[in-house]
Parts: sequence; structure tokens; C-alpha cells
Amino acid sequence: MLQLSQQQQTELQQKLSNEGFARIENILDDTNAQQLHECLCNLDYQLALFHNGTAKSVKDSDILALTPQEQQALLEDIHSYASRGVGFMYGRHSIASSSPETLQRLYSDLNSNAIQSCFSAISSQNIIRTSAQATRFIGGQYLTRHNDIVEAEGRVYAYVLSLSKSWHPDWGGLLQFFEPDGTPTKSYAPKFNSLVVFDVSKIHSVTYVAPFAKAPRLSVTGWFRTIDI
Ligand SMILES: O=C(O)CCC(=O)C(=O)O
Ligand SMILES: [Fe+2]
Repeated sequence: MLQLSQQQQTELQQKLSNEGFARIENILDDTNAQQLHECLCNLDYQLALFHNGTAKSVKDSDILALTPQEQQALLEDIHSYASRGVGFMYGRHSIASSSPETLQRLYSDLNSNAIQSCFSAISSQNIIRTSAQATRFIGGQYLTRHNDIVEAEGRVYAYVLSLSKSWHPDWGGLLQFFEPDGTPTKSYAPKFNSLVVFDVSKIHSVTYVAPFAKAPRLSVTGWFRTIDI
């Protein structure tokens, strides 16, 4: 399903070493991209959020079990962190053996020798593990500025395989990069069947998705890693 040509590998390596981020368009063949899109549209997601000072994953049923007042208080707490540039709220599905077959096939390809050798060559590091999760951002959701460095996992590059169709430029949901002082630099709007790869040290965010966005922002994201834990 997923493979990079020698030319794509060379371009990626050049852009990553010059700028720290790069995008390849039409990364999958059309049938696989369509299948993945369908799969992400119909997937079960948990809500990833930052509440009471900690990251949590909660089920829809946990939220529905709260009274309207409790739901309001929860949202206010999440937003009070966000207002200070902390936290996130989005749908997350960790890929596991119970995930749909299409997602498992992608997961195998991301962990294949071909892909790991390719990213080992690009990074001059020994990539032995690729983590992957499906994500869904709907109106009102976001991921504030952060970097993706987790030394215990040996993360080298992050990737975002975008599977949203016909994303409107006014819907937000940009993968936005920043200078350390918060000045925005490069941004990528969701683009169907494109793969953004970036250095985990780059500060980035997913900007707020407009409440009027007519479709979810769907992706498979993760990290190429040197440590298998
Ligand atoms: O979805 C994206 O564009 C980026 C996601 C991200 O930054 C993360 O999961 O750490
Ligand atoms: Fe990130």
C-alpha cells in the first residue's frame, strides 16, 4: 500500500535536512487512499483531551453519562488550559489487532523493512519501529503548540498522512509550524492523500477547526523511532 520511489526519498531527504519538514503528494494509489478514507470515516475514536492537568482518553459514553452542567464544567476546564496554550481535544484511535484490516495493512507497511530502511537512510539513524494512530478533528477541536520529542521512544520524524477530502481553506485545522517565540512559519492545510514528514524538534500545532467545518479532519499520524517499546 505504501512505498516511496527513489526520487521521493531523495526529495524528502533534501527538504528535511534543509527545512525540517516536507510533503509528498499522492503518496498512496487512489484505491488505497479511498479505502483508508472510508475506514477513517467509520472508525471508533476516543476523545483525547487535557483536563485537570493530565492527558486523558475518554469514550463518548463517558461524556454522555455527565449531566449538561458537568459537561459544561469539563469544557471550561479544557478551554482554560487551551487559553494558556496547553492541551488538546481531538478523536484518537490507536491502531491495534482489533482495528479494521485496511488500517492494519497500513500499519504493517509503515513497519516494513522497505519503509524503515528508507527512513533510516534519510535520517542516518536506525529506524526500527513506526507508531501509528488515526485521528479525527471536528469543529471546535485543536492541538496546541508542542514538539514531538520523546527520548524514551527514540522518535526521529513525525508523519501525518492526510485523508480529508476537499478541505476548505477557511476551516482551520492547519498543521502549523512556529519559531520558538511563537511566530508562525510554514503551514500545511489538510490535503487528501498527502504525507507530511517533519523533524520531531519542530514546534507545531493543529490550529482550531472552525465550528462550521463541514467535514472532519482525518489523518493517520505517528513517529519513526529508534527504540521499540
Ligand atoms: O495531525 C497533525 O497534523 C499533527 C498531529 C501532532 O502534532 C501530534 O499528534 O503530535
Ligand atoms: Fe505533534
